Amino acid sequence: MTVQYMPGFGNDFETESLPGALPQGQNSPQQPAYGLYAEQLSGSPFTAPRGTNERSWLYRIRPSVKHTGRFKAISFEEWKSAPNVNDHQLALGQLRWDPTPIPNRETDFLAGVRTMTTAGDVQGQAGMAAHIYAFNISMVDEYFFNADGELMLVPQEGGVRLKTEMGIIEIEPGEIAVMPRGMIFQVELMDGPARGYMCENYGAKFTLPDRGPIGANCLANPRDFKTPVAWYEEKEKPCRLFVKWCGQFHVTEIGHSPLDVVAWHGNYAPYKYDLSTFSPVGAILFDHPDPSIFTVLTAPSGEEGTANIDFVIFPPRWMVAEHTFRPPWYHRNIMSEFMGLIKGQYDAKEEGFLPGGASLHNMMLPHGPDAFGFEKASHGELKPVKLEETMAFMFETRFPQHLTRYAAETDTLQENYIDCWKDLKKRFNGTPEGDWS
Ligand SMILES: O=C(O)Cc1cc(O)ccc1O
Ligand SMILES: [Fe+2]
Repeated sequence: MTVQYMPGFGNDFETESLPGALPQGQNSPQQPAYGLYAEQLSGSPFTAPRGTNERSWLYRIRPSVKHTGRFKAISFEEWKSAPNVNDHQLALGQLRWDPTPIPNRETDFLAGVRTMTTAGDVQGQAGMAAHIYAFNISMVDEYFFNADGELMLVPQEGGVRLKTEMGIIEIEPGEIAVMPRGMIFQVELMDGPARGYMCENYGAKFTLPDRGPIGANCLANPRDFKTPVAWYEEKEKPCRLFVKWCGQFHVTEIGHSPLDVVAWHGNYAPYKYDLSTFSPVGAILFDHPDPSIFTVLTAPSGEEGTANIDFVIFPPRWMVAEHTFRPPWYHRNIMSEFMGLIKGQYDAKEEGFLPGGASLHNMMLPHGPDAFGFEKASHGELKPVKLEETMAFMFETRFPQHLTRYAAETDTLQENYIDCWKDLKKRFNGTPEGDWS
């Protein structure tokens, strides 16, 4: 199966998988071609300003009302939604986890989602959840949509194929995909078990950050975002559609596949992005800038510069700053920082932060380089150095992130994470030179 994409971020796309299936000149003909039903999918209120107005027109074998029957409540134990506070006994702290193991039992994507943190409130459409997924079988006759927010998948191990209403997306580690709120999809494995991270955004959609004085280029460029061409399956057999709605899961039995969109047009659609196409801009003389320079996508809140979520990456790059402590500084942050590692090493934590692992530095909790990293960077020769073969990321939110019971009690939680700062010694000795020995 070769998948095809259309380039551009938030474009008004049009695509058809049968010739003439897409009406021209109008949205809702009396009798659409091929006997298709016309249906609008709204991703914003009808009256949202043009810049944020999102909707697509879908031409499908059956209207979506035929893809739902009576719903039955079900549960996916480890997939939690905000508010989910006081769910555990663990005291406040800087936290880090080893990689989540791939399950031994047969587990599909939906069963393989483990929520690590939740923030904000799903009912108020603000905040997010940070999840880790790990699964070993494909969804076959099972489909899913999330009414609670868009889902950003960040694979760490194993590729995944996302069969959606609007086309097929394949992503490998190093790429990400975003499934809009309400999009019906199914997750297949491509090459063995899969593990990755997932950000569930309850708030306004991810968009490209403004570049300010950087100008019209660099960071994430719009043309590197890819939206799939129309694709459909005509499958007449018992299928199940799972729905997440206000934190609860429901299932409905249907007699066919809901992935039956033959043609569509509009600007509300899933997309993928290859993180290696991000063009980082950084310090070319001295000092370590704020990590916001590496924002790939931002989900705004109502308050300017105060994101519901920033998706930030730490990609391969040259370090050239002179007379500078080059890794991240020690800091405390009003935003809360959930981090993951896709591959390699992270410059603030050379040991203990592993690909597939995670860390959480919550609102106002101090953190920064471990003692080893500090020692190395405060004494290293400051010649140009390339950080290679690395890709870390951060889901940073204005809201405090509440730990789930799973995250607090799982075996992968590192008991001794804070010991990474234990050997930071006092260097103040009353002389201007300090004790840099
Ligand atoms: O804490 C972290 O490792 C993430 C981070 C990186 C950086 O370069 C500056 C600030 C920051 O929070
Ligand atoms: Fe930080």
